[in-house]
Amino acid sequence: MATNAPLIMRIMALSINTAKRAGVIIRDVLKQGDLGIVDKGKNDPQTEADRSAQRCIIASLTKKFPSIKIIGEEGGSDLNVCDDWLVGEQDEAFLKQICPAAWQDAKPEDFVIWVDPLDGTAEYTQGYVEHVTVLIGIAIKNSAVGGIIHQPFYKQSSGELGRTIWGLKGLGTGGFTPVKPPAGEFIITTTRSHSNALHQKAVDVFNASKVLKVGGAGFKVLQLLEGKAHAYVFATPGCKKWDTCAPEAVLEANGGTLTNINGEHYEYHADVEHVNSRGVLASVGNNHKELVEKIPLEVRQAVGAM
Ligand SMILES: Nc1ncnc2c1ncn2[C@@H]1O[C@H](COP(=O)(O)O)[C@@H](OP(=O)(O)O)[C@H]1O
Ligand SMILES: [Mg+2]
Ligand SMILES: [Mg+2]
Ligand SMILES: [Mg+2]
Repeated sequence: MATNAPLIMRIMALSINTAKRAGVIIRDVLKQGDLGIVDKGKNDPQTEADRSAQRCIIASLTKKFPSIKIIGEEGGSDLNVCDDWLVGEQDEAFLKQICPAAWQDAKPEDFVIWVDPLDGTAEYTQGYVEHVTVLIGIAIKNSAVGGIIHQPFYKQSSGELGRTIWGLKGLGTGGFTPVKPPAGEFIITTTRSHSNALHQKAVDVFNASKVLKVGGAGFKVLQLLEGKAHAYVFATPGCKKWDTCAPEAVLEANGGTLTNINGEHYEYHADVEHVNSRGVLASVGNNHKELVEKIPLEVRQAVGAM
């Protein structure tokens, strides 16, 4: 069964276990205490956990799927990793499911895998570890189709640390229970470390009943999926394709929508520009278009020109 399953199913099943292994690395680096912080730019830290988790993920996926294009946030990594970091086992429970017909015949050259080994690095270094996620996004022919969002520091009721959420368009989601956000309120989730005046102007027009400021694209989309917020607003460039590929696929597999602030989907082919230059707008209801229209034209034009 496992080796005969369609390629998308095998990539998803290996990505689930690889994201979990990366989560262990992220917890271990924090436990050991020396984060090895390097500044990649303004408000853009990288730690030993980002570097090591990326090596683990890309080495494992490359070994099993050598002809598939993989793009990671932390650039070209040394893939000569210890056996302990090489994940070869696929998640068997995931493989038992039926592959949606649309993806059954996808070939290696149709795929790009977008890896954010640690989303929410600023929050990781500041102790907001529950905001941290590992993101593995799978694009087929330009579109975000499948995604894994692993939360290394999520405390399960059993006491176990970490949980892994997946979504595949046409199949659905797993690893959590979707909840609808409360009716009669409008709660926005947005950045806590990359705001600016223009972005704030876009948030303000919604006149939200609450604005949650949290780290990471993965964590913000989880808040939408778990009914903590109605919309994710980020009206400025800054986040990248590896931030949105997995969250977009998981959210849309559950009926939500993730686009730029003009309501257009991003493309995820291998040559696309990495920056999401027109921001992010994500929602769970069926009023995405209305939300897009609320964003003032002057903000839209200024973000487009940045
Ligand atoms: N102005 C900016 N410069 C660099 N990275 C940015 C950015 N704005 C957003 N990002 C990246 O987008 C992700 C989500 O940001 P935020 O938490 O502010 O919503 C983070 O990913 P990483 O933590 O993986 O780098 C963050 O670094
Ligand atoms: Mg980063
Ligand atoms: Mg990120
Ligand atoms: Mg990252």
